[in-house]
Amino acid sequence: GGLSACGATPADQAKGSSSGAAQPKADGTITAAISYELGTNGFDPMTTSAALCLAANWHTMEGLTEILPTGTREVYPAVAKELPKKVDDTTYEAASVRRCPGPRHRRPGHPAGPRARGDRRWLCRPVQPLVAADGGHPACPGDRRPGRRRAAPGPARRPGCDPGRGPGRHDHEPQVEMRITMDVLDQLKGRLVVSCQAYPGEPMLDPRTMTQVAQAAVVGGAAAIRGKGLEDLRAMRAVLQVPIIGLVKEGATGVYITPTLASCRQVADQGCEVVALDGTRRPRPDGLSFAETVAGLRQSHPEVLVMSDCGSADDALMAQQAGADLIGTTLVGYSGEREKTPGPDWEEIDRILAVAERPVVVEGRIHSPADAAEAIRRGAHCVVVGTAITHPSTITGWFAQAVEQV
Ligand SMILES: CC(=O)N[C@H](C=O)[C@@H](O)[C@H](O)[C@H](O)COP(=O)(O)O
Repeated sequence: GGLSACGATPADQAKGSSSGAAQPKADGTITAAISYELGTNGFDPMTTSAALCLAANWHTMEGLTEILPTGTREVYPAVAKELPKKVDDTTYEAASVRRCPGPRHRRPGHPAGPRARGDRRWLCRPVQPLVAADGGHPACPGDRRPGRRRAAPGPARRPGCDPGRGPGRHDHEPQVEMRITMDVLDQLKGRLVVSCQAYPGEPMLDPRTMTQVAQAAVVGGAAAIRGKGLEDLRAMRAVLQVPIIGLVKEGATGVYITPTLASCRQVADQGCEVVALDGTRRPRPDGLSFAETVAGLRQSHPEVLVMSDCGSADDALMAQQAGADLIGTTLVGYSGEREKTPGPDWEEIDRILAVAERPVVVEGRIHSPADAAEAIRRGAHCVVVGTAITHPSTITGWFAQAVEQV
């Protein structure tokens, strides 16, 4: 299962619930925090045997570290890969079982060539110290929230602590921060990805609009967004915390999804975690093969994952041989090898699932929640839905036609 942290997601908030799990950020980072109220019901340095303090100390963050219950009572990494490292007085960094092994995102001795099944590419970015990054600061015992009775005389305000910094912030400021890394493939596993694209001449073709659509999809539970066009990707990257599968379209026939090495690099430059490109066996406009394109992208952007948009099982075999990280069924029915079925082409999707040694992204004409669930049931790593969620003109057409046929 994926990593998560306690707390309400925007979707939970919309539902009026507060028991959800926080989504990881695009870089796979979850910030978890322990905070407590000042005052009679909360933390008192004189009573560190209080249940809250013990829970915080013993189970640092939901079992990342634990203490041997008997004997030496040593602290040991439980879920964590190793004991948390101290970053500063209020921040500790912990890694989950899978961890980015180094700045080149490769394990030592990791071969650069095609990878075997299960051979994982690591994707993580340097983690920002969150307390410092947002200008926040650790709890100041002298603070109080507006409208609340001040706690009994306690320690004085820390020097430099500004009392006017946002209502309710100070006495719930995190005391300890943990940062947990997780790779993008894990974030996508068993989840929905929403494709947010508008096409030339359409009213919604606007980076701001598409970004808002993407944000709405994330609120609804999308684990990642698939976006098209450099401007859209830039706008989305600026606000989205979830991974982005990026592409450009050059034309609308033949090889048009991120068709050249140059366009792959441009997409990667926008900060997308995944670059989606045509993964068919057709000749490409820049004369490079799919394998050469992947190799070129690896050289310039070793940190991005490659999603091959395939049209058939034969494409999938070629793409994984060439080192694609993800196999997409995106172009089934569009590349000339298969008829375009009204819904998903389960026959070819099953063939792709059977031959694929890499995670398969089922995408293309998934028009209902039942279809999306079926894709996962059949073995998809994740499922991408575009039109049925983000293309109002088409959806309206479905309804209008149904109504008018009565
Ligand atoms: C064939 C092609 O160019 N597919 C594109 C790929 O990015 C998009 O136009 C699709 O909307 C996307 O694949 C999602 O599929 P659907 O909209 O059917 O859910």
